[in-house]
Amino acid sequence: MSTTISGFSKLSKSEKIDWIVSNYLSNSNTAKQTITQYFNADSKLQQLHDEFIENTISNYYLPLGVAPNFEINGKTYAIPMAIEESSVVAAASNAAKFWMQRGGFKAKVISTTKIGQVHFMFDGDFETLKKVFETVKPKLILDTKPITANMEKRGGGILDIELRNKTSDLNNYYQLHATFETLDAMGANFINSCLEQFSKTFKAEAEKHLNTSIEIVMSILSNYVPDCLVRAEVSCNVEELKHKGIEGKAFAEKFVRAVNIAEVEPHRAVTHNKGIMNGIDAVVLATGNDFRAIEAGVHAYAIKNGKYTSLTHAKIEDGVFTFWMEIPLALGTVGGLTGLHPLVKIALNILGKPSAKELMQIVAVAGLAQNFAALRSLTTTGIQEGHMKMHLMNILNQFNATNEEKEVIVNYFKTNTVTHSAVVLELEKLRQ
Ligand SMILES: CC(C)(COP(=O)([O-])OP(=O)([O-])OC[C@H]1O[C@@H](n2cnc3c(N)ncnc32)[C@H](O)[C@@H]1OP(=O)([O-])[O-])[C@@H](O)C(=O)NCCC(=O)NCCSC(=O)C[C@@](C)(O)CC(=O)[O-]
Ligand SMILES: NC(=O)C1=CN([C@@H]2O[C@H](COP(=O)(O)OP(=O)(O)OC[C@H]3O[C@@H](n4cnc5c(N)ncnc54)[C@H](O)[C@@H]3O)[C@@H](O)[C@H]2O)C=CC1
Repeated sequence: MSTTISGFSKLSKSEKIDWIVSNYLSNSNTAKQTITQYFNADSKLQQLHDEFIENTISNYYLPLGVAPNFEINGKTYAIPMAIEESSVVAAASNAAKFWMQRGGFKAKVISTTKIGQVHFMFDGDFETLKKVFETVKPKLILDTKPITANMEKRGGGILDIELRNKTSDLNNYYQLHATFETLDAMGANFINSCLEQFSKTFKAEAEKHLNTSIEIVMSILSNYVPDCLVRAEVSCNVEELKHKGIEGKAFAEKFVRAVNIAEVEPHRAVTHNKGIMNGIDAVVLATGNDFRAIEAGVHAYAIKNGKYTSLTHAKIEDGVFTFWMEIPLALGTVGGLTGLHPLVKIALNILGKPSAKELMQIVAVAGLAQNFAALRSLTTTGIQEGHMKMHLMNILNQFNATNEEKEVIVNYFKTNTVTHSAVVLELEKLRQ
């Protein structure tokens, strides 16, 4: 049997499955059954999912949960979250409920500018290139009109194009650095189409004026969007933070110290920010957005001053505790998968069909809430108590516990600490 193949993409779905099962899964019938049992009974719906990507062999389920009670700018939301990790939805719900009783979350979109670049090489005089760029710039805009016309009608489009001299970083390297307003679309395809037109027009026109060649290396949007920024915040008097017997002032002071540590210590900051992304990614996925784009942009923002740091900040001033975050989020509520995936449409409907700006605020709040819940656990009970309580069901399922066994063991761990070994021990005792 060969484990390489030419023309795999041309095989039918069932041929692809057969090939994978026989070459990589020991021709196991059980493996084939597992792959096929995830097919949807509705063949049209299955075909829709098959066609989202290439070489599809099955569907990969993630649970879609909902975190209710989010009060954001005075409006109540139930936030849909698609995620595999236990305790994330519980933590978001917990923080939402906590802040609902303390004035809710405030969120504000600061800016919505997206970026794209044409990267090119030119071996010649910069001042001459600059003059040529200024001459050619109106034609760059004009030639993209067929692409931008509809976006302009909606109030968006190209904001500006700059020529950037990057030769101090790399010999002969220049950029057309363009900014865009893409409204309710994330904008990747729109921006890339504009950039590819810029590169064609620029190469042709510049070479005509310069009498020498320029090499277009590539044209692509940037996922670093520091001017597509949203702020989320909570605040209350420190006394109001009193919760489950823990005194407000002491809690607030320890919480601020935990944030300060993440601000100065990159090892902690990465985990701290991972906790924020627990909330952000889950909503980004549920709403059909590109979580790789969001992850890349957010982490780049976390190191914008040269040292990786916390995305959230906290302070106590005049007896008022404030916890906030500003992050870049290029999100869409049209385009991509948003209008195609039936569960994404449901998720957006649950959120009341938000605009991209409203979604930016919701997603930022989900991240802030998640970080609040994690830090509250970390600085009070420790993370394992709550997390393992939620993870208990996964351990039980790993050992194929029956419903009766689950009931007994869940009951036992209401008053005992959950660890993997303690659960296994209780299960063994029960099965003796
Ligand atoms: C786990 C909790 C919420 C328990 O918290 P608790 O205080 O034991 O919860 P409770 O039983 O008192 O219930 C209060 C509310 O919490 C929510 N809640 C409570 N249980 C559930 C549940 N089963 N399903 C859904 N929602 C739940 C729910 O809103 C509930 O209200 P109710 O619905 O009853 O009106 C808390 O301990 C917590 O927030 N822990 C943090 C968990 C967390 O951050 N998990 C992420 C995974 S760990 C990680 O990846 C990130 C990390 C930690 O490394 C980041 C970092 O280091 O910064
Ligand atoms: N580096 C990256 O992040 C890359 C991402 N992508 C993918 O591109 C997709 C997103 O691209 P888009 O251009 O956003 O999607 P898209 O190509 O589906 O276009 C969305 C279109 O919707 C139309 N539209 C209708 N109503 C609108 C409104 N109110 N506001 C704005 N536009 C409106 C516009 O014509 C817009 O161009 C995602 O699937 C992403 O994964 C693609 C290439 C690179």
